[in-house]
Amino acid sequence: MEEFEEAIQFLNVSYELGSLSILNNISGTIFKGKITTLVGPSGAGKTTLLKLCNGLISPTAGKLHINEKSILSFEPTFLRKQVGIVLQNAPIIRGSVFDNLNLPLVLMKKSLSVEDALNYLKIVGLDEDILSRQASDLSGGQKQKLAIARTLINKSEILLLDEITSSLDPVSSKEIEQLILKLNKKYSVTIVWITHNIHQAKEIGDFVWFMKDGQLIESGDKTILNFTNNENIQRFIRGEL
Ligand SMILES: Nc1ncnc2c1ncn2[C@@H]1O[C@H](COP(=O)(O)OP(=O)(O)OP(=O)(O)O)[C@@H](O)[C@H]1O
Repeated sequence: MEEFEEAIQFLNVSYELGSLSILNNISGTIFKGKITTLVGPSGAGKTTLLKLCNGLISPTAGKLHINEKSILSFEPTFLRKQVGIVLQNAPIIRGSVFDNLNLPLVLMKKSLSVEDALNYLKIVGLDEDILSRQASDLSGGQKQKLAIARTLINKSEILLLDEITSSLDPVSSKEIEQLILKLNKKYSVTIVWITHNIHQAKEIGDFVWFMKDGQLIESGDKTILNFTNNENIQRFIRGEL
């Protein structure tokens, strides 16, 4: 296989909560500048895996490296900037679109210029004239774009996206897919995203990780979804898992 740089490396990573084993001995590499799609049945541990990558939770065993350095060596606020996360229903604060974009900077006692705010709206494909609108009035797709824009303000090298299209209509969903591709190609953002939509997993991105019962069952080029001999993946694709 072609050689790629490592963005995230899992070395025998497990995550247990009390007596519950949620992730079990995960080893694998997420490559820099690539899009990796996490797929697998509900409860497989996909969200837990993403949360480990920006320090929201920590492995109970094994080692996790970001840019070839132990995740433990990162200062937590720096890590969260470097590795941004957008969840399914991104939290939108009360106030305008500008207030929402400005949030990461307010937390650092700084402020975003209107010019920069408009630029971020443009990057994610939102109209300039929504800047002063109440964020709560936006559509689901617009809210997801806003949440992505807010993460970009931190200039995250790595973006973790958890089922961000699952509650969207097909048109908004397509727009978000295009945005994911654009952020990857134009700004070289490494993207790890979770989707339940098998067509998206086959179409978008470079690599696929298939997870089940807290284990990484198979990983590789996304074409494994078309040519796998793994019975679990075949069943998942047929909608039986
Ligand atoms: N804080 C928690 N307390 C108890 N159980 C948890 C907790 N977090 C996760 N789990 C359990 O761990 C397992 C994996 O959860 P996770 O959300 O990572 O799976 P997932 O693959 O993302 O699922 P889905 O596709 O349904 O979002 C599930 O069985 C879940 O119930």
